[in-house]
Amino acid sequence: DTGSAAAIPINEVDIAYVTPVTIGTPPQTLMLDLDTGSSDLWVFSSLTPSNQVRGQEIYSPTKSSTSKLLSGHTWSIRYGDGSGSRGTVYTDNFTIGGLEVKSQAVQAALEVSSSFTQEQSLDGLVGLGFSALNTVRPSSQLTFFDNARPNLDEEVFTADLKYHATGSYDFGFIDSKKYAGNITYTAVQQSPGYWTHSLSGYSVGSGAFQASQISGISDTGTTLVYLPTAIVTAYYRQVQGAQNSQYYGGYVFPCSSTLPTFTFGIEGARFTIPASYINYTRISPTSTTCYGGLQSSSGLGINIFGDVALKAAFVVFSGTNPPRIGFAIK
Ligand SMILES: O=C(NC1CCCCC1)N[C@H]1[C@H](O)[C@@H](N2CCCCC2)[C@@H]2OC[C@H]1O2
Repeated sequence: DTGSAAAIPINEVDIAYVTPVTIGTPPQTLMLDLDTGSSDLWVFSSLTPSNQVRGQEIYSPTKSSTSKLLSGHTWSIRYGDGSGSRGTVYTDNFTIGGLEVKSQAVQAALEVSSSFTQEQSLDGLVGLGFSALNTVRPSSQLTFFDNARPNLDEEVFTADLKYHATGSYDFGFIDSKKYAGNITYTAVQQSPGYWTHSLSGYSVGSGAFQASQISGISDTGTTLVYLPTAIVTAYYRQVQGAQNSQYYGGYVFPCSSTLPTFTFGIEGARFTIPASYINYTRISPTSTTCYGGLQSSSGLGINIFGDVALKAAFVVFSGTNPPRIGFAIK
């Protein structure tokens, strides 16, 4: 089997991407954020208090003839940005881009944090991290990818995220029309459950490539790129008027500044993030101060290769044994 579905930016700065999925019988369509940085599949539901729902589509298990309560099971998750949700669990038929998993664990929210309530175009998440991270108790549940894997033509899914445009997620095949040249693969350390791998180094603008093993996670659910302070300061040293603002919680600069590109290495291959991707957003609609798409990871305890980096490449998440991750130019 294979599947292919759109990855649609939810706002004009690509803060997150959503993908249409169907749940239950008859199918209920929700727009979910496919997140390789977590492993819970949760949705706004008929059980979510109405004062926490603001325009989201909801999953109503009672309206699905194929839903089953996973009795006695609960879940609760906290993300790195402080957002979170919790609830109960059903199993139901779940489809992404024509690929169906029967009896997928669908975690129905009983409570969501305010940042989810405020994102009216995001109806929940599909965790595509390793199932070891799943928070359902007393028995943890498998991700959509782990459930689909035995039926996939190839044990892979790919992410083709785009800058200010709709991209795609494919399951079970690698579409050679979506990239150029070769795919460069590198080893994944799947413990504790993220797609953890290393960069082989970086360069700023036309500067020399700095070879250095930088371990981090490729996370489609994180908007920006978070790297060690030494690398980030080297980058913003090239930006007129840039400063690390306590007030805004990161590097800001005059929107009119010229930014350099940022190149990262995967083994021997090189991927360049255009300056426009790093000129992420104005700090407020009328401000002339802009917030960077490259920020420091100090304080996170982990480096994160988020959407700003991933949208510069075609990325293959390979569930083979051992798992690996591949990057190609597009
Ligand atoms: O918390 C992180 N990443 C952290 C960012 C700070 C540095 C550490 C990692 N990712 C979350 C993201 O923010 C959420 N958000 C929802 C609203 C639209 C924007 C996305 C979404 O839900 C879970 C996941 O994706």
